[in-house]
Order: sequence, then structure tokens, then C-alpha cells
Amino acid sequence: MKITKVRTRVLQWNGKTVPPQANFCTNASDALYERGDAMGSFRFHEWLVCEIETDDGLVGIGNAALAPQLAKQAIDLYLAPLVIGEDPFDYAYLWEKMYRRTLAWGRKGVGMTAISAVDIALWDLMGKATGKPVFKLLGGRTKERIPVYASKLYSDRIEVMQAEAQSYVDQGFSMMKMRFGWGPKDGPAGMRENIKRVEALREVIGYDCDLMLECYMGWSLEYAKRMIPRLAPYDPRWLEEPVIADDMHGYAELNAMGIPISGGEHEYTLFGFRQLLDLGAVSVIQYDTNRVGGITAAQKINALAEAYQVPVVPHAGQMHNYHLTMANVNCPISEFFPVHDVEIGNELFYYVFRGDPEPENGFIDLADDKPGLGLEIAEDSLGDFTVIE
Ligand SMILES: O=C(O)[C@H](O)[C@H](O)[C@@H](O)CO
Ligand SMILES: [Mg+2]
Repeated sequence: MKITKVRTRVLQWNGKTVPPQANFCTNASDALYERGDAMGSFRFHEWLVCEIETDDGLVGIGNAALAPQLAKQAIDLYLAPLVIGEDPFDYAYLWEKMYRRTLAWGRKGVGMTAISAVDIALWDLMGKATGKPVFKLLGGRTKERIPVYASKLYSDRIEVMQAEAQSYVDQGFSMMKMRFGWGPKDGPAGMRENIKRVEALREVIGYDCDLMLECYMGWSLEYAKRMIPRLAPYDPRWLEEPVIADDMHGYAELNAMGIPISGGEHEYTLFGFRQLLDLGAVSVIQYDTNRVGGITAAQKINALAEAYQVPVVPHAGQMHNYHLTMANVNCPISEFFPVHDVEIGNELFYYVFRGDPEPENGFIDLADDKPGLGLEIAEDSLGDFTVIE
């Protein structure tokens, strides 16, 4: 089997977008003095779809969400020529070729995001060619079903957050993640606002339900050190990305303080995760398959993390993450974004693709007989998107 064509499209969302409320989620831009659209760096309303065709008529589908127009250029100009004419089953070599030929500029960020999209499409192709779901090629079924945590609870008025948390309990979720709205700029009053919300959620969900806490890199190391003892009594399952992704030593200090620290959704490749693990910087790894280097890189990180006995819970829902979770004992649970109107853009993949499983009572399942990732592009309902070909 030979690859004949690589097609990339960026889908730009023009449909209805819900404007986020003030203080809905801290982020790395909070440290800047400028006012204005502090959330700009963190809203992504476009998605890259990468389709790889073969000489026997199969099409593998990959995707990526970080800076999709740049990732498209990287694929069109640099990666497509490297894979056309090749056999998708040589995926490990193709990964290495894409990595080594772009390494001068592509090791982390957009370059690796582009490789991820191609790699995911190769795995989808291999599944389709063998008639097997991708998880069966990665190790097979390790769970009857995948437990998923509801991931939304952006910071809001307390009653609104409590009602949202209650709705997840009512739907059968036993784990959920909330976002903090206040950080170092907001002083002790902001600290109190953060704590009040954790306390209010615990009132609703009790302590038999796992609660995860998300900072999205919006805190400083000093602020995180002050917050951890205040948060510990509420028994969070983890505190996520408290500081910027490059401050690995900061992560390591915080991870020794009593609340498990999670991170890695902005880290790349086996080498990045080796550093995090060597430093004891995280207690939970959260690579995102469509950034980290695709399924090929993710599976290597899974093996490494297993040796350190650090669990992996990939960032985001999405099929590529679910297949990896299904195939690895050391991936205990998955993230799930409850479908809702488009806010920051996490939700867009529900509009671009069909095939994502619906949770039932806090679990999702993958079919044993659906080849590839089990996704198709929602071609007939892309009306709310501008397509850049
Ligand atoms: O962990 C997450 O789900 C991410 O950090 C979100 O994608 C991000 O958008 C913050 O809510
Ligand atoms: Mg996160």
C-alpha cells in the first residue's frame, strides 16, 4: 500500500459563539500588564483536518487544533512530500523522517502538531487497512468501558457552578474538573473566590466524587505554593498546569507539596516527558495526542510513564485519545468535554467530526468492530465553517 495524496483543510468556525464570562479561566496571559482580550491566546476557533489517501482507495483522517493554518503549511510544504509514495505501515520510520527533517524548527509547538496530524491519519489508515479499530493495533482492550470525567465548570457565579456540577452527578459522572478564575493579580480576595468555588462544589458532589482543579498555566509558582495548602483539605484528585509549561522545576516543587500535580498538554515528544518524569514534576501525564507527536509518540510516552508508574490521562476527549486510553492499563480514565455551544473552541471537534461516543453513566465505549479511529468528517454540515483548502 502506498500513500498517494495528503489533503489538508482548515475549518474556520463562523457559527454562534458564546462569549466567556469574566474570570472564567486563568491563563498564561494573565501575567501581562495589557488589558484587552486576555483570553485571545487560548481561544481556537479553527480546526485542521488532514486526510491521507492510498493507492487502494483508503483515506486516513488526522486532525490538529493548535495554530491550524500554520500546521497546514507545515504539512503541505514539508511533511506531505516526505510521506507520499511511502507505506503507512512504516509509521515509526515515517515519524522519525518527519521529525528529523523538520527538527531545526519543528521540535515543539506547531511543527510537532503538524507531525501529530499526519501520524494520526496514518494510524487511522492502518486500522482501516486491517479492518481493526486503532486500539486493537495498540494493545487491544484493557477495560470493559472507559470511565470519563466531565470537563467544563468554567469559573462562574457559585449557584451556576453548583447547578452544573449537580447536572453531571445526575448524568452519572463520578469525576469532574473545574477551572479557576483568579490568579496572582487578584490578591487574597481572588484566593478566597477560588477557594469558595471548590468548597461550593464539594458541598454538591461530596467526597465520593473526584474533583480535578485546572489553572491552565495562569498562576505563578509563588501563588501556587500559597494555594496548595489551602486547597489540600478539599482533596482534589489533581491540580492541573498550575504554572507555565516550561517551568518544569516549578512543577517538581509543587508536586512534592501534597496535591498531585498534572500537566503535559503543552509538552511534546518522548524527550519532553522524560524530563518531566525524571524531575518527578507530575503525578499525572496529560499529553494531547494531536500535539505531542501523534499516536506513535503517545504510545512511547505511555511505556515510559508506565515504568515510572505515573498514570496517563490524555488531554481532551476525541477518538485518538480514547483509543490510546483503551489500549493501556496505565491510562485509567479519559477527559470528556460535555457537548455545548462553541466557547473557547474545545467543542469544535463535535461539529467537524461524527463518531465520538456518547457517555453513559460516566463511561464511554469503543466498538470492537469499527475500523480505524471510527471517525468521519461531517461534510454535509460544515455550513458554519469557512474552508481553507
Ligand atoms: O485540560 C483541559 O481540558 C484544557 O486545559 C482545556 O482544553 C483548556 O481549554 C482550559 O479549559
Ligand atoms: Mg488542561
